[in-house]
Amino acid sequence: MPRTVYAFPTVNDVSASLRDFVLRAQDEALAKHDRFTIALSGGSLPATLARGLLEHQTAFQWSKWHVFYADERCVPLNDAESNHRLAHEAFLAHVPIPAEQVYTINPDLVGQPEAAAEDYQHQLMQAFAPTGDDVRFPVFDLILLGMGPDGHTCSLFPGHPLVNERTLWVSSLTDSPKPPPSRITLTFPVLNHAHAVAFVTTGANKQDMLVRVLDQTEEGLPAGMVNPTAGHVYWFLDEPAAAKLQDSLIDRPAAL
Ligand SMILES: O=C1O[C@H](COP(=O)(O)O)[C@@H](O)[C@H](O)[C@H]1O
Repeated sequence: MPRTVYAFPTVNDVSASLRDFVLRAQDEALAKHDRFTIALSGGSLPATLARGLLEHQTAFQWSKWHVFYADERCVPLNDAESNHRLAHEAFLAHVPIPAEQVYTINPDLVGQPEAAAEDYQHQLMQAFAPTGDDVRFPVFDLILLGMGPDGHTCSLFPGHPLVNERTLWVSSLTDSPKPPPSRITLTFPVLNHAHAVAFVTTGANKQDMLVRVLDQTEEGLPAGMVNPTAGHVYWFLDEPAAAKLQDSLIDRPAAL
């Protein structure tokens, strides 16, 4: 699996490079199939992404974007814990992506996580296999992920049975170690069928886990289990996050 690790002095530099990277991913996708499918995480990602995107909004073909969530908390869409609310406030509200191309958790099902996951999988199927094509797993143009200090990504937590899901596109859990407990999440087969996955990881509290994940000797760390079979994994780090990594692990951003 090809992997590229970039480390930038500050979060602002991460935002600027991420913007160029997303623009390139958008252009490559539009050259292939006239739409850009992207999945977003919550946590710190939307703010880091928005800072770059909103500065150069006109470069993007927003009408072609189809935005999904890599994971979502089972809460109302306007709840402070909602990943959609974070992304909406950070940048979706400020760009002209057609509302029907932003795929949210069904707000009527937030009290029933399993049904919410099933419904979200159905939304994905309609977007990726609209004519009932035999699509085993969707192929996202780009999935943007975060990583928690415990090595979780999406809502896939170390030691949780969901890390072993091999069939479903979207799963639910009601025992997330990080609140809120009820969530839905894309599964590893979906992450690992993506054309490109980029982790955006900033802050000194991620240093130790980054060493463990990027070293690739330890099994069972969800962030380290993202290995797209025909895709590429990128890491966008700031210096505080990258501080304990060996220099040899870090690639030159000029390659972007
Ligand atoms: O709970 C979650 O946490 C992860 C990591 O968040 P971060 O704030 O440490 O970047 C996030 O990627 C995920 O979407 C979210 O639900």
